Amino acid sequence: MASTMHSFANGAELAESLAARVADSLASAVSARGSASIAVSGGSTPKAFFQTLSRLPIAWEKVTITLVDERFVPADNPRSNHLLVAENLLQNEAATAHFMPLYQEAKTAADAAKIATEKVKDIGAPFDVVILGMGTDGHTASFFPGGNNLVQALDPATPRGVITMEAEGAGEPRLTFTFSSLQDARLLVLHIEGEGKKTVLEKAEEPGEEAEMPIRAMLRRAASPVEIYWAP
Ligand SMILES: O=C1O[C@H](COP(=O)(O)O)[C@@H](O)[C@H](O)[C@H]1O
Repeated sequence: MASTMHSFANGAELAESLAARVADSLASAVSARGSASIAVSGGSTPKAFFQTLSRLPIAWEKVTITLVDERFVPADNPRSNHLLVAENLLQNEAATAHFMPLYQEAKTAADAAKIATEKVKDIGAPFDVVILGMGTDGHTASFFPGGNNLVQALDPATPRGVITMEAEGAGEPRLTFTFSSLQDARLLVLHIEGEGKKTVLEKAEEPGEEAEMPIRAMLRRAASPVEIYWAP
């Protein structure tokens, strides 16, 4: 499916525009179906977007927020994506939203993935909104180059749900929604910032193996068009 590039002068303008679009999608979902679902990314990029979105007045009590991926660490760990969302998105107007964590207290990441899959089964089929990020290695969600479960994660036949991922560039073991869970979101966004990531995106748009740059799976095979939001 084709992608569309939305470029902005700076991160603040991007955050305003993306937050308005996402709030509109969530509000439409609530009007149409009585509830809305959104899966967001972690990392360093989405902070300003989260803060802006958190201030927009929609029926947040009818919105479920989850993560596209998470480290296998509890929510008080500074590297937790849950912590980032709690501090920046589950605030202000959005404080009444429901949050569905991927991390679960379990002996292993594999056990946590099973529990998370069961808990998220009633949301996101499809998600109303998915916000992807991208690392400079071309990973998105926790689809890491060289990841031990990458083939399974990207296989469109792998069912919706959460699986584990371990990879050299990933640090802790990860929990990630599968490709099939994310690719058909009613609004599918790739949010990236910086000249470096634009160069990575341009490379990802060239021919090459998906396994080298897993973002290619989304750019090439997602059922929904990828709306790319970029600022320098
Ligand atoms: O590991 C992760 O990194 C990517 C990109 O993060 P950024 O710091 O370069 O913005 C992120 O999309 C993903 O959710 C996160 O777990």
